[in-house]
Amino acid sequence: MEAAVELKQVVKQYGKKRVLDGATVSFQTGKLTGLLGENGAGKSTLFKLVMGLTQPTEGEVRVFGHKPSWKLNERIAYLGDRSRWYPQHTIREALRFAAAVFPRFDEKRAQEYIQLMELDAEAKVRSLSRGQEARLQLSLCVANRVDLILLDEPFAGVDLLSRERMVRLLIDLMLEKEGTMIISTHDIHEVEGLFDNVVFIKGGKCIGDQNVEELRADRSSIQDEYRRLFG
Ligand SMILES: Nc1ncnc2c1ncn2[C@@H]1O[C@H](COP(=O)(O)OP(=O)(O)OP(=O)(O)O)[C@@H](O)[C@H]1O
Repeated sequence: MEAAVELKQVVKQYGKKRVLDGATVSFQTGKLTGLLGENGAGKSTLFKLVMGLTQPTEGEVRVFGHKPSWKLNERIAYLGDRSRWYPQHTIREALRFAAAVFPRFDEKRAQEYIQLMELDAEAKVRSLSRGQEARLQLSLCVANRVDLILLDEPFAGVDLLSRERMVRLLIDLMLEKEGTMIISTHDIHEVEGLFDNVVFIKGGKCIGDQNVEELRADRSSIQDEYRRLFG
């Protein structure tokens, strides 16, 4: 099957700094892949390359076989920097707004996710705690009927119970359909059971794509691998 995302010998340089240095990797279609690496390893940069928000200095990025573009982004939902998109709105209004702006946004589904996340639809977005806001952003992102979902650190700054709720939503989502998802996170422990595959970024290179079941069959775990690579 065609890879959802492919990087071939990608170099990404900011000034003199080479963040990615010949990264070659593919992310499989229909799988949930964890993208792991230390602070500043280049995870967000990789997402931005996939979205076409920044260009590779060298090498090739392909998304479903095509060069990243605005047109292609209709097939992708991306949770990036957690900016406050709809501060003056209630959650219900934010959902309506998203439905008007994003062609593949499913408002009914989003309402279900809001309930599942135990959020009050009448609450103002401005008044939400960090964890509640993270739950809202995740609900909004995954309510898009798209082929590829990119979540850049969706659990950052979120408490344990909120994280568990978010993981539950992601598990339901993956059981429901064969979507492709890439999640970067430092909270490996909570999401260990969620990933089909893992890709590690180290020294500007991608290491992986490793199958999590195979890791387990070798009596290893994502955390063990992480320690082995970065420890
Ligand atoms: N627009 C930019 N201009 C200059 N340097 C940048 C830019 N964007 C990112 N960087 C640098 O590139 C490196 C990789 O950043 P990136 O945000 O991709 O890492 P990350 O793996 O997502 O890190 P974290 O886990 O801390 O979020 C960092 O050193 C960062 O300072």
